Amino acid sequence: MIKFPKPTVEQFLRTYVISNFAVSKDEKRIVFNTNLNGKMNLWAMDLPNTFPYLFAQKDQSSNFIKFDPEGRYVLTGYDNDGDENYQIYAVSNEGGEPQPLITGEPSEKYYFTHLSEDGNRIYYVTSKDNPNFLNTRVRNLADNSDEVINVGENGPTYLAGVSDKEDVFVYMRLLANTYIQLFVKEGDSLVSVTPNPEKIHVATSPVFVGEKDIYFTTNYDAEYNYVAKYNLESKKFEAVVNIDKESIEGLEYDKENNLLYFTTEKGVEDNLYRYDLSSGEVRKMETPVDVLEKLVVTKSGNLYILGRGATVPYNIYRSTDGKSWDLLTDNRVLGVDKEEMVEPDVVTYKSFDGMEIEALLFKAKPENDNGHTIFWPHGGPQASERKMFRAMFQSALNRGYTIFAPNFRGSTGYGSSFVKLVEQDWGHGPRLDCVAAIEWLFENGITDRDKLFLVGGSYGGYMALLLHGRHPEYFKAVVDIFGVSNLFTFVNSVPEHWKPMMERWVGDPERDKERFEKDSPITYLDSMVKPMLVIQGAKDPRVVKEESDQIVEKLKEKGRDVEYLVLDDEGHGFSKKENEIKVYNAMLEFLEKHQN
Ligand SMILES: CC(=O)N[C@@H](C)C(=O)N[C@@H](C)C(=O)O
Repeated sequence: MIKFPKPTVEQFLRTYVISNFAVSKDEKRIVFNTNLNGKMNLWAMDLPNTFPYLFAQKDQSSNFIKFDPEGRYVLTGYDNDGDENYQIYAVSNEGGEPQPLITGEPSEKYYFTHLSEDGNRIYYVTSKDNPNFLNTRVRNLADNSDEVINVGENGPTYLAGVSDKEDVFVYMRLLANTYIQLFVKEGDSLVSVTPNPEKIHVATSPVFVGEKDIYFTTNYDAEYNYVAKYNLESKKFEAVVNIDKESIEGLEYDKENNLLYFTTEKGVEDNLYRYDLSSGEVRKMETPVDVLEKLVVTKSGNLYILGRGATVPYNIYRSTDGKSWDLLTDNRVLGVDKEEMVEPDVVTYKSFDGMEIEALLFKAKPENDNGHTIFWPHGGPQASERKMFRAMFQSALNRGYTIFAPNFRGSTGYGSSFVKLVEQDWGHGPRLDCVAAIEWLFENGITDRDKLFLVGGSYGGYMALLLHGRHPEYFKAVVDIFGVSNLFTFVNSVPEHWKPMMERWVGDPERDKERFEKDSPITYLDSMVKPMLVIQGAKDPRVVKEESDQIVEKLKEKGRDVEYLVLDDEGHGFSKKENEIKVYNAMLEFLEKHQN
């Protein structure tokens, strides 16, 4: 018999990411953004079921894809090696070299928001002339004229919806992740679609239904987002439909059949529903994966989703009957069956104050188990760890590590009060939720006290540094991936349009000086005695390199065992395959070195 060796780490890491997709009007082509050839590029497939082909090469991440309804071009947006300064490009309908269309200085952002029905006017939001609050402009492709239609005020303001006749505009003002106002622009004034914009709530995803109604999702006076509507004539707000303990996240309208489709976030999973606007019937629909990243409903009523599961990488699926799904892309782990990978158990534990915390426990298979656990606090922090494929997780599991990922207070998917608990408390409650999780792992015999590693990215990297500084006794070694090390420097170095939300999110460095000191990992250098690997993208605009530089420098001065890996052409993530492989190989090597 021929014997094949155990899968290598590369096999897991060779799966590709699909970050976005669009469907042409005739549904004969999908274009998607993927690192199929190692770097992020636009690829296309002619449906049904053809081999993917390269559609536009720029080797950069794209933040949107939009087909011209007249079939003349495809619009997209690129940044530069992860700097998140996206600018707008056009690609010929046949594919080819992306041409700069709406661009400016390298430090400026140009976010596409809407294309007119005739494909001649592009609405976009830009940091140019208003870096904190953003302006909305429209470019007319017929005569190349370009004008400002809204000047953002009092908070970063995004165009969120345009009526078919382009005479009604909906704007979203993002004051925090938990405070998003939604306004209709009438004349020069913004009129709130919810009864009181001063009350803390979120309102997003507006869709125009008929001439007079705007449907949207909100948690106004509620814990979970529901669907509401605003009538442009009566100016009345009305709650329409809610799903118990699920947060409605995105709305898509099927005009032909008068149906609203929406996805919901429920803890570690998503669901898909269909709401019949004529009969009021709500139907839960089967989906092929647990986490839904994007939903598209076409004019013909077909559904397309981009999604992933814990053991299923990113794929695009289509349903023509609302019941069964065809797999359009066939992204799989090279030579590894779903059964050879690990589905997580969903567990709950009680935290220090009695609060129930949900977590994902990925148990290494007995034949692989190396006896060690990786503790993974997720990023965001107003996000959550979900049943979603992570090549890094499955390769570490295959190497024998168990992984534990708690959705500590501040995580999304458990109601708005829970999400708010991390605001102005980055380092106390969520940290103690992590400590309670670690004790729970020991008490339940899942992990031995001397076999725990700590790995986290972004806010998770911050939490890894803070746990290392305050509770070093728990860990054998620590990996920090672009984590915040100092709250004072962090709040001043984030992108300009984030600055208006920093006070609510993190706090005020002068008013909250004592708390910032207490919650900044850099305060605890003396007790950061365990070996550490720090990984950072040089172009990261969210957690800038200075956050990693300062902690690495100070620990090195103290003679600590710190390895520092900087990726010159990456931002807040690893979009290039070779970089991703380098990073996760370095991480697994580091963990292996410190097992004994
Ligand atoms: C404004 C905001 O919530 N941004 C998050 C998506 C984000 O990027 N947070 C960083 C710090 C992270 O943890 O990923």
